[in-house]
Amino acid sequence: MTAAAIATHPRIDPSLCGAPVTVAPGRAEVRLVATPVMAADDHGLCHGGFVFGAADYAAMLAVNDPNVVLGSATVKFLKPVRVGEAVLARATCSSEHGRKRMVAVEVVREAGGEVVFSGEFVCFVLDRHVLAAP
Ligand SMILES: CC(C)(COP(=O)(O)OP(=O)(O)OC[C@H]1O[C@@H](n2cnc3c(N)ncnc32)[C@H](O)[C@@H]1OP(=O)(O)O)[C@@H](O)C(=O)NCCC(=O)NCCSC(=O)Cc1ccccc1
Repeated sequence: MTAAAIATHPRIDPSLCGAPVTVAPGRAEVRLVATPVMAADDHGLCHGGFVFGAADYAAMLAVNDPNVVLGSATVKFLKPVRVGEAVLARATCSSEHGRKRMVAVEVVREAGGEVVFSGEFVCFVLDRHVLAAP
């Protein structure tokens, strides 16, 4: 289903962070199903960290480098996500300065397309893995 080989996050758990739908140069889409383990309360509100995780994963896939890391993010949680819903995180690289990659991410409900989250992710492409010995 994806158009480009995935070069990052080989051990990520798609049941927690979402599964890639599309990976193409400079953009990616990840689909997350909000499952009961993600519930924050008895109302079935999905914890925002999981929505953020899917958005982060989409941003990383848009950069798609084995040495990419997230530096910072500015995000808005615009609407609640309920357990049982599926959402799509769509990431697009907007600009590049040295090691920095700015990535815009929108998360929408799969049913209806309502925007539930938006964010700007600042990613860094390092010369070697962040955990590699200096
Ligand atoms: C690399 C960096 C983010 C920054 O490097 P440094 O040497 O400290 O930075 P440097 O001094 O070169 O400044 C350059 C420019 O950048 C600015 N600036 C500085 N910091 C930040 C910032 N945080 N955010 C935004 N901007 C920042 C600074 O002001 C300067 O701006 P200027 O150009 O003057 O306008 C470092 O802090 C780090 O490694 N953090 C941990 C990352 C991590 O663990 N992430 C989570 C886990 S990774 C994961 O999940 C993915 C994965 C999966 C699988 C496998 C692998 C990965």
